[in-house]
Amino acid sequence: MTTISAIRTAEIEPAKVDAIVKAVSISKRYGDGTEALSDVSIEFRRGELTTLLGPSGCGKTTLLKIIAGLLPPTDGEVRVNNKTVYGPGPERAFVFQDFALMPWATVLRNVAFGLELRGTPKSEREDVARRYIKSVGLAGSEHKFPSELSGGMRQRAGLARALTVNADVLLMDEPFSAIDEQMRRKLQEDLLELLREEKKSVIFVTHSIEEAVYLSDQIVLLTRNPGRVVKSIRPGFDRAAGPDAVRRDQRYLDAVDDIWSQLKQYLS
Ligand SMILES: Nc1ncnc2c1ncn2[C@@H]1O[C@H](COP(=O)(O)OP(=O)(O)OP(=O)(O)O)[C@@H](O)[C@H]1O
Repeated sequence: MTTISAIRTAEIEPAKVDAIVKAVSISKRYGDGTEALSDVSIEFRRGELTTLLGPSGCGKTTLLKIIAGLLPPTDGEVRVNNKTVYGPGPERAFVFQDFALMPWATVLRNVAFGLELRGTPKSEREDVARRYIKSVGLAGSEHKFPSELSGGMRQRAGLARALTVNADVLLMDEPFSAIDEQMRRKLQEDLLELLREEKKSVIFVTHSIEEAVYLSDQIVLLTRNPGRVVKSIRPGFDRAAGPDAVRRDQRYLDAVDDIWSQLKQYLS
């Protein structure tokens, strides 16, 4: 027979967290002595969007590059699916702030590039690329060059390229920072829909508190000199009500206020 105390214990026992990426006691000191990160530990859950948020210089990009395997930590380690990271890997894809599209290649070639690097045959990689070009709303632009695209379209191409390699983890460094507000909101909706469909795990960097609260399952607040974790927040509201209702939801507004009051003390 189940006793009340047994039920209580079961209720308060923390659910087992399925972390796809773990940053374990990461410190990073650059060659000039700058201490960018100090003892940073974060668990990034599978299928969730986690945002790194904090003032300029708190080490957000440094941490993203360490998770990507583009930069070694000075101390600590990153584990992806419980395996220590020693460099870039197929389960992680980086979406750069400046889109990093090759200016001399068409949208189709750019989007298919990750698969080209892996040696996937041309017709196969172009089929996959066309599918993702369509899913990010760029159908018809396959043969355009990056210079012929708007900022929002370039960002969509960058996202399509990251999706094409079928990585489980998308690392996105301020992907929507150079885009006007209307396009930013559209891309946020597109990203949430893609996450629902493709079941990706996303590690996202932004300067926008509103964007972080709107998009995230988890928000990790960092401070600088050296970069450290201040707090981790899970806003936990239901997005099913739609974007306008969410932005009026008291829990959304409270989370924005809470984060702002935490961060402003580190801005002076
Ligand atoms: N290659 C480098 N060599 C030396 N110091 C560096 C290097 N890259 C970054 N830093 C320093 O490390 C710290 C963290 O930088 P990082 O770019 O990771 O911060 P950030 O939070 O992403 O900043 P921002 O929000 O402005 O993009 C800063 O003090 C920065 O000047």
